[in-house]
Amino acid sequence: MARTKFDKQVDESADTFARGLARMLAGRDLDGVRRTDATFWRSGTRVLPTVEGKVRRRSYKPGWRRLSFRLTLCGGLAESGYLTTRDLDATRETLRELTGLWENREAALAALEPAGIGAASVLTVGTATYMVLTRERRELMREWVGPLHEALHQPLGLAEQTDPRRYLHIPKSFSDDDAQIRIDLPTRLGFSRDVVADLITQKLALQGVTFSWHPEGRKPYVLVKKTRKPPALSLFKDQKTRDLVAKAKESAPIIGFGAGGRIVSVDLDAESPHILVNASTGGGKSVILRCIACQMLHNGSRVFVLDTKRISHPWARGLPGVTYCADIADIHDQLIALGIEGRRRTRVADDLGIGADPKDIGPRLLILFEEVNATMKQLARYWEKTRESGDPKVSPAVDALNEILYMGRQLRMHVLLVAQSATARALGGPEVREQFSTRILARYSVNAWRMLAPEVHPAPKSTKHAGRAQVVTGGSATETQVLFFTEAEAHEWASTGKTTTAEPQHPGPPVLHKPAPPTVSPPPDAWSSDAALPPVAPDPAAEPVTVPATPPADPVPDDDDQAVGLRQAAEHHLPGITLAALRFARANDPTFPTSAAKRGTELLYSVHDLKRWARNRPRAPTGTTDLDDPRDHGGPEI
Ligand SMILES: Nc1ncnc2c1ncn2[C@@H]1O[C@H](COP(=O)(O)OP(=O)(O)OP(=O)(O)O)[C@@H](O)[C@H]1O
Repeated sequence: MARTKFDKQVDESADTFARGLARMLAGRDLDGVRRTDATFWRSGTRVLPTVEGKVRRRSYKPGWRRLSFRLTLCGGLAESGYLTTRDLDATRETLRELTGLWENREAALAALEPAGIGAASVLTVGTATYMVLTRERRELMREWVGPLHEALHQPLGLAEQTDPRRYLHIPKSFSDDDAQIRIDLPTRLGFSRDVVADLITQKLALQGVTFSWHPEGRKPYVLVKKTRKPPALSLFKDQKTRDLVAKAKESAPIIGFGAGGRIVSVDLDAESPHILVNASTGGGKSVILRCIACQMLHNGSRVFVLDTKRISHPWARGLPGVTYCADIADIHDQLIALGIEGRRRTRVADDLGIGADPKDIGPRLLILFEEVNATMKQLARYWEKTRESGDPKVSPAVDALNEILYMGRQLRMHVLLVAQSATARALGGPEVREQFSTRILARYSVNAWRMLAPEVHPAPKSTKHAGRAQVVTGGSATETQVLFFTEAEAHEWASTGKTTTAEPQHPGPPVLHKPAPPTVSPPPDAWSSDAALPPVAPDPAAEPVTVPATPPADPVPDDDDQAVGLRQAAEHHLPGITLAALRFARANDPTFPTSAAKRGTELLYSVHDLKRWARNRPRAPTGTTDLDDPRDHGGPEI
């Protein structure tokens, strides 16, 4: 008997149904397309070569897992259907309620509104938390895993749609010393090991790694491990290290040690007169500065610490050869004085001519400029507050800093600038950043690297290893374990050796808020590396410098040039500091000013020196320059 059209349709439907059921039970894609090499028992690692378009994550799952999911889903649906038919009254009631809600939809919506707002808030908070928690993983995928997959899938003979996470097992902290990267390889092994190894090294910006290949078995793979790495810790207290530090040149202090214990240092005379240190908080900025500054002090340099945070370098306070400025007015004055000194040195260098001993210019000066982002803002605000009509808009202190940065290495003036984020804006322009041919980066983001070391591409992955930094100079980056001096070691090392005899008792900037008497530059031969920095005063021959008036530290106008006893200072000039505190400081604080005169047995001190000392103390900010003085804004708002 001939088969009717209907019979054929029934046969086809039965056939389709049977095939669909078989695929469902086998845990395969229901459309029958095999997309990955997953089997019933094993999850897939790659997309099959003929497949086109996006491959969903479920296609990599082993068949048994997909089957269990499908059975659970069907079971759930069947259960709900059964309950609905069994309890017809309840179903009818639910439908009636829904109809009622529809008829009074305005009221229902009003009632639901608070719940909706609550749900939206929970969703927003949840999304934000999720974004924060997965930030590192997303960055890993975007910056490292994705690009490596793009480079590697072809040489390995994998389809482009293959999910990189299936075969690239890269931990979040893959640049750590003990990290291990595993890459699953195709079973056919028809690829060049050299090409694959080269691509992995380049795309992950790895240094000093070795590859161990495991081609055997069903799951071949390669392991990548770091074998040539800097020491895990490098401490000054180790005798060998101490000996190396003692041998280092004044112009090339040791920064740390690289792979194989190689010394990493930067020659300030030959390579880079200024250094930029960029790290997020806790990244070791203070340790780097301490390391460089104490070595230079040991070799006779003078150091100016410009530290609005006040407590970044307690080891340096009171040391001979160190000028510690914590108050913004003093930082401002000091920068201007250093700018003037730079110009003086330029003239001296000019007079000395070619072939002169660079030491004749004067002792090496190192300026530690802490937290540039905050300090630059404070300098600008301070200038805004103090400048008078006719003064230039840009702070002369910022101008002086730029001037120093542009001066040549021959002048022996070096800036060690610290930033949490050394954006061009924070430094006063991209060209200013270019003056730092050496940049030390630690705990940096990919963006920070792109901004500060674009010549080294791709950026090596930052590590959280304490004291680990990348020293970038001359177009290459060297992974370095920064040499660690404790505060006490730095203090001890800085105060021994060829320490400068420079004005230990008067480490502050010159008094610039009044026109200083012109001084004549000393003859060039007056300088030696042991000589102190001269009192810097505006040179009549130099271009005029606009010097702001430092606002009085207390409301009562008084004569800062007079010499007073401690009791009078406590009662009339230093509000908030008791006589006992002053006596204690005189006995214990090495930065306390020296007496200027004597009245009977009583020692007298310059009010200016006392005020300056009070402003720059680590904690009690008596007399500190207040950039938000409420008097300027018509009093505080209550
Ligand atoms: N080279 C190093 N060797 C060993 N430990 C280090 C090293 N550098 C930094 N550390 C550790 O990291 C800590 C933080 O370092 P440091 O105070 O220099 O960071 P920072 O960037 O100045 O922090 P902040 O921004 O909070 O001032 C140190 O107390 C020390 O424990």
